[in-house]
Amino acid sequence: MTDVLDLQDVTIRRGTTTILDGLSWRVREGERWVVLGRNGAGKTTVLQVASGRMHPTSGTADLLGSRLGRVDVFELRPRIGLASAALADRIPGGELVRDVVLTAAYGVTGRWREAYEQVDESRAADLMAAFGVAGFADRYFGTLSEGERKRVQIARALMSDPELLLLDEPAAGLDLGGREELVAALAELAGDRKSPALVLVTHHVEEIPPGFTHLLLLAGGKVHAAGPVAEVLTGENLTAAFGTPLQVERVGDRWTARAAD
Ligand SMILES: Nc1ncnc2c1ncn2[C@@H]1O[C@H](COP(=O)(O)OP(=O)(O)OP(=O)(O)O)[C@@H](O)[C@H]1O
Repeated sequence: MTDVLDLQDVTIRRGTTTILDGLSWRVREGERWVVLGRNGAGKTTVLQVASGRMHPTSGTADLLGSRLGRVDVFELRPRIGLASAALADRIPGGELVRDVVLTAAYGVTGRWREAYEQVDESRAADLMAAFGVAGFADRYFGTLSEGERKRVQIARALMSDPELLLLDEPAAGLDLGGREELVAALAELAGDRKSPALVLVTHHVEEIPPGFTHLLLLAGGKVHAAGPVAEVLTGENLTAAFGTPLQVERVGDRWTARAAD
């Protein structure tokens, strides 16, 4: 298996603050990673590096076999899908849902004069169907509920057929039904061998979809633990990484965590 992502000793500093501190992490083809850590642990920053949007202050970041700093990031970015609240804010509310998904093939938002190929139209339709938003194709993005918008964003992030898909807290703000629908859609994506390598940032172990294989646990900009989910997701590791006594339990193919007794 080849490396999709290889971060070696990555440090990111802003002024006197060290945001990532000598972080090393490898993601291989076919792997499905969850990234967990308390507020400020560095999760979003890791995704910024992994998507080619932030360069390490020191250390190396190889994305899809190309070293950040030596490659044209504008060629790299379409090969890496990213869905995050910050990107969602840039999607105009007055854009039709079908165009929100379709325009990702061209790396833009806002349909203007692009000539869309039939193949793109049908890929967008397939992705909207897979994420249960086909019925909203002719609605304005701004009229969708939070959960519907999240699913449209994931369809958009997959539109360019990326080799790596990064999802930053896709379940944030969803109600229980919306969360469960999203977890099911992500489990299906994880189980499909044609899917890209996946990285999912979340705050809640309950949101880990079945089929996710690995866990990166961050604390203070460092890797606290990384490896297969069942090995890393322990009460001991969570307690140390979150700085509060926690216990974790596996329930079927899902997880749950709470304060330790
Ligand atoms: N430009 C900056 N200058 C100084 N500190 C920064 C800067 N950008 C981010 N940070 C700090 O770096 C730390 C990591 O931020 P990051 O957003 O990666 O954390 P996170 O794990 O995603 O947090 P959360 O769970 O709250 O979303 C935070 O403490 C944040 O305040």
